[in-house]
Amino acid sequence: MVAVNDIRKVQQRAEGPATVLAIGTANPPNCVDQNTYADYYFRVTNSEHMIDLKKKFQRICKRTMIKNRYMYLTEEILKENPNMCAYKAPSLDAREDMMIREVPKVGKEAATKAIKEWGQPMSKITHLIFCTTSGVALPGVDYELIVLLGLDPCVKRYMMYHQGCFAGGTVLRLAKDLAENNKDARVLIVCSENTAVTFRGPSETDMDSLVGQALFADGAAAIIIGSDPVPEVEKPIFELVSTDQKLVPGSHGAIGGLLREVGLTFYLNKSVPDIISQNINEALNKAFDPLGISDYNSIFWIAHPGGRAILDQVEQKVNLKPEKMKATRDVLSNYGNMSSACVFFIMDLMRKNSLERGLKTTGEGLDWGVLFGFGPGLTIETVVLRSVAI
Ligand SMILES: CC(=O)CC(=O)SCCNC(=O)CCNC(=O)[C@H](O)C(C)(C)COP(=O)(O)OP(=O)(O)OC[C@H]1O[C@@H](n2cnc3c(N)ncnc32)[C@H](O)[C@@H]1OP(=O)(O)O
Repeated sequence: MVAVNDIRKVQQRAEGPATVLAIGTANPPNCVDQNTYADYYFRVTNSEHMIDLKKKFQRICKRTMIKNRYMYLTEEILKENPNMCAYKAPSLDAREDMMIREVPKVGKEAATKAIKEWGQPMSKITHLIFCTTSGVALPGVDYELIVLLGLDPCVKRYMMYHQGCFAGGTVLRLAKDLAENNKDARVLIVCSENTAVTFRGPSETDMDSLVGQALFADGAAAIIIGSDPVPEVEKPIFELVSTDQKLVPGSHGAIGGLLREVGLTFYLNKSVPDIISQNINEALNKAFDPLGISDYNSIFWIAHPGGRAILDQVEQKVNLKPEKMKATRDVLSNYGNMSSACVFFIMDLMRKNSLERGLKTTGEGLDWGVLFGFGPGLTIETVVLRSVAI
């Protein structure tokens, strides 16, 4: 008689670690210039009379070190939806109608690029993880993506709504568990974020919202994860070595939000960069002690760029050399904070730069690396990566 354990080991479990097999990214076409964004934002929200607040917003925009962001919302769309330009006016129906359409659309663009790079037939995708802060519906934007791409109806779906900015780490953690425990699984992850849920006019009494208006942006990333890559056919990019998630003690109230008739309202405490940096060494030690690594300049870095101050303080706390955060800062500068999608834009940039610079691995020539997600909770997601020889 066949033992259950044999079925698990021989028929059900994969041999090797979960591996990133392809990456694709996409943004809506509308690019906004951070230099002139304050003028645009105060004009389009009919707030030009708030002269001091506009000056403050200009200072914040400048300090973000963001150059460009992409946003589905154009001046035309906003003019047709004046309640979205007020500080708080009922507008959830209009916002949701846009996002249910746009979130899977940009997600499809990213997924199509990832599937093309992967080079395998779509019928080999066994699982779909879709992650977004917006576009809540039944059966869900994951269902919409299945229809748009023409994926097999037997694909097993995992829909992650309202996770926030740490979720780039969460989806990798889930995909690793799925890929390593289901032989031949090929997991398509799509993170698609859209600021139509949080855009609103300024208020003198809500600085958290004002900071968010200077940081958040739209973008989608798609990744394909699987264990035991088919030799000569599938080309590994990074291996997922270990994952961890932690709720930072005492951080309740630092980042959070509520979905209201006025859209997603949120709070961002000024202490966020402090809290994250004070907890970063513990997360690193827990992840890298088992590997005997204690020099965090000897690994490559992918950190969710929640804001410039978070990166500055982490860099300072770990004594990182400035080049460690270069890919992370480049993505912040060229795209803004795209929530869960950001870490995959960084991963994509890193492997492309490594190839272009003739380095020996996908991780800037180094073997081991870390990927951090930071977000509401405060939650820290830590993923240990191993690069692949180029
Ligand atoms: C949504 C998710 O799920 C997860 C996320 O990623 S959430 C986003 C997480 N990001 C953050 O929390 C932002 C972190 N902060 C930053 O990156 C920086 O503070 C910043 C770019 C916003 C500003 O840069 P800075 O170096 O602090 O500039 P600084 O000159 O001190 O501040 C500019 C102004 O913004 C104000 N300010 C800065 N951070 C603020 C905050 N969190 N709340 C309210 N006001 C803030 C300052 O008081 C200052 O006002 P004045 O000019 O009137 O004095």
